[in-house]
Amino acid sequence: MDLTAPLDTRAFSVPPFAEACLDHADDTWTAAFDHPFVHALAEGTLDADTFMFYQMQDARYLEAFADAASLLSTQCTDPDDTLWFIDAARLAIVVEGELHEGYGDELGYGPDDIRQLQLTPNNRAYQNHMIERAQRGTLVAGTAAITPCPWLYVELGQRLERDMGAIPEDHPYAEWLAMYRDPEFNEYMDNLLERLQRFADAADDAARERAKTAFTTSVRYEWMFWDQAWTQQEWPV
Ligand SMILES: Cc1ncc(CO)c(N)n1
Repeated sequence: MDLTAPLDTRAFSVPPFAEACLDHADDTWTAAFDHPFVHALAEGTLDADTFMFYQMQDARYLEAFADAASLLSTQCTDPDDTLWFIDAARLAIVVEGELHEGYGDELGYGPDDIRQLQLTPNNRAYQNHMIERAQRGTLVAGTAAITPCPWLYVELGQRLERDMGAIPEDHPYAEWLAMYRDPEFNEYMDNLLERLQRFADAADDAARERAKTAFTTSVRYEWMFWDQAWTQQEWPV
């Protein structure tokens, strides 16, 4: 399984500024598909404790993603954009919450455990980065900071589909794999990347540069998110 190989064709369009963000992230983008956590998850060899660690941290991560999308909704001047970000915030909580609910029952954690969870250093840093960019950055920088989250996972879902084919019925993480190859995300990606382009067009060069940096930083944090689960990261002191 060579998950670093790009897809031949994508099921959503990638406008020039999104392409420029990818170029900026470069090797980091590639590395994020190739973490040992991803391979173990795909092969079904990932142990349940590690998966649970990931899922619980991720539930809290997605709440922060929703916060960042909500903050961005308040910066939009076009009501269609405002609505889209509000929906994105809603989707992060509702749709992915369902995934967590299913695995929570299976693995033995509930909403109280999520609430009381101590965030890992990497998770906390990623959340802070998204919120900070959404709050203090330009619209294009805030949008760029939240883009790797859906993009990397949708693209990973499609690369896994290419390399694995149909999901075996007895695969321990079948639901997770099914979620991110769902074609409904393609429309979401079209909508997100079109907005990223429009906000980039309305910004100046310096703001566009900062947005690319915000994008790459989030890609780094995506790699680090796999890693915090893989190593069950703790605070050193
Ligand atoms: C850390 C992380 N990135 C991206 C996604 C995709 O929604 C997710 N659930 N978690």
